[in-house]
Amino acid sequence: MQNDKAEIPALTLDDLRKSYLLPRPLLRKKAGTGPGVKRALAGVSLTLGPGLYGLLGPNGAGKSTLIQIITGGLAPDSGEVLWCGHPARGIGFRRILGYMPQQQGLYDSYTGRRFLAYMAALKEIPRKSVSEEVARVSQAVNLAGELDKRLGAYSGGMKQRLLLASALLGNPRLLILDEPTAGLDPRERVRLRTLLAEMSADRIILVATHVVSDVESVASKVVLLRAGQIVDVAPVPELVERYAPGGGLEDVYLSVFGEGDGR
Ligand SMILES: Nc1ncnc2c1ncn2[C@@H]1O[C@H](COP(=O)(O)OP(=O)(O)OP(=O)(O)O)[C@@H](O)[C@H]1O
Repeated sequence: MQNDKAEIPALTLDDLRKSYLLPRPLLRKKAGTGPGVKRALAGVSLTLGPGLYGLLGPNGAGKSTLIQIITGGLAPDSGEVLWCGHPARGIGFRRILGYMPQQQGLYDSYTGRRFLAYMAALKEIPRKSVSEEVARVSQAVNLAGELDKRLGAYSGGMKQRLLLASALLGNPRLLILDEPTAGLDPRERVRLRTLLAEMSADRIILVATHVVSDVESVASKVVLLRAGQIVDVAPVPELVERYAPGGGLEDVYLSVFGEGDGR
């Protein structure tokens, strides 16, 4: 796989399936169907080009499972993830990928600067570029003045911004963010939305969220996921026209998912 910045980003999900075995062996029957098996993804196929995509779905819809499979933390039972037509694996893909997980334990004794330098080393960013890169990403998330504080003294919102800065290291072509605005105040949310919209011109950004307003005004398209299957993928105005004429994305969400969860 090449890390060729001139190559047009393309992420393909080809019929991804994943079931979890529940810890009750006697109840297990046929894979994916028995009462001891939880089917989390039931054949997800999708191709994305440059742009910002919202991944919306209620609790249990399969968003985290899908993200973990794309980012390589979990293997699918079947199906494949492709980057520009090649299997999305190995160091080549790690350089292309920036991932901000939902939760992450941070070392309280580290400073923000040390944490970012450590993450830069894990991403194999050349040592001579690290301090410039740390300055660039911390500036982008408005954390440049806080880098020498210890993480134990960071607020929840600052930790969230630090994780985002870490995902931006190396200027990745594919950025995957799981609930990125959790803990951010309204001003920081708007700032993050603007930043993501600016960055989406030449890369793929996938934002999994419950917060409809995070993606409503900035997403090129929204992916609606329910019970491990894609219900629809379309720009917000099209979804509104189909599911909630005269309304907004929140009305689409309620119309498609109702009040229940996604299981
Ligand atoms: N390790 C696991 N073992 C068993 N079942 C699991 C496991 N992880 C997820 N599941 C189940 O798989 C389904 C999809 O879960 P997943 O976490 O991917 O959904 P989600 O859309 O991310 O939900 P949320 O919005 O609550 O984070 C759910 O029914 C969940 O209970």
